[in-house]
Amino acid sequence: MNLVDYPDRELMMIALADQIASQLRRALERAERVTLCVPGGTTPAPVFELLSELELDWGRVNVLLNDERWVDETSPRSNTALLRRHLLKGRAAAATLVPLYLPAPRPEDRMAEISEAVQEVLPLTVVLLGMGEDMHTASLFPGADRLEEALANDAPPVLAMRAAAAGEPRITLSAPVLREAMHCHLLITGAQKRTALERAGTLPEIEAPVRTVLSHATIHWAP
Ligand SMILES: O=C(O)[C@H](O)[C@@H](O)[C@H](O)[C@H](O)COP(=O)(O)O
Repeated sequence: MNLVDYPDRELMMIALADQIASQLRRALERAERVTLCVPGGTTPAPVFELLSELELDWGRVNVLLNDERWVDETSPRSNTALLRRHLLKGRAAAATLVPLYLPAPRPEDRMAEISEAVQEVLPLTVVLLGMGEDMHTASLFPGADRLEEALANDAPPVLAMRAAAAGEPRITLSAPVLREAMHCHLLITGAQKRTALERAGTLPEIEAPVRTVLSHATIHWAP
């Protein structure tokens, strides 16, 4: 595992935002557009805040989530709303959001449109991922209804996903899309997630889905 330990969270967030920005800048020297893919959840807001102020040709950057809860933006559970609050502002307001949620009762109702839009911005240039203590990443939850399909090499890029631990239905990028990113970062904090990460290294992907990116990712950890 390529694991970087930081003495504290603040330092980690600064180092990570700098790395992501320089990877995007380098990719923009060779490509007209690049894609940054980011998690929701409670951990990444400080990285988003820092990134939103960094110098970058944001007008050529597509931004999409790793996964979204099937709720509209007025919900406190909306990852899209989190992105709008913390990332898509300041300099980064010029970036283009590729939505993973469109109004409809179920993710399946809008899957064709969402998948088509996601396909257009692949491969991911930089993916930042989070991890739950149950070793899920994106919405690849242990025990989720379509986990096996989402982990397969021939998985569709985007899938609807339901799991007891997930709350509402989810929509998620699949494992091959995450693994094929040019640069992959996994951001984790605290002792419990560190223990879960170490455990994930010993388990099959179906029990510890985060394992699917462990050999590709730079893992950033702070207490
Ligand atoms: O929508 C989500 O919940 C995320 O994209 C998810 O995969 C997240 O990264 C982990 O659950 C960690 O979440 P925390 O940072 O809140 O622990």
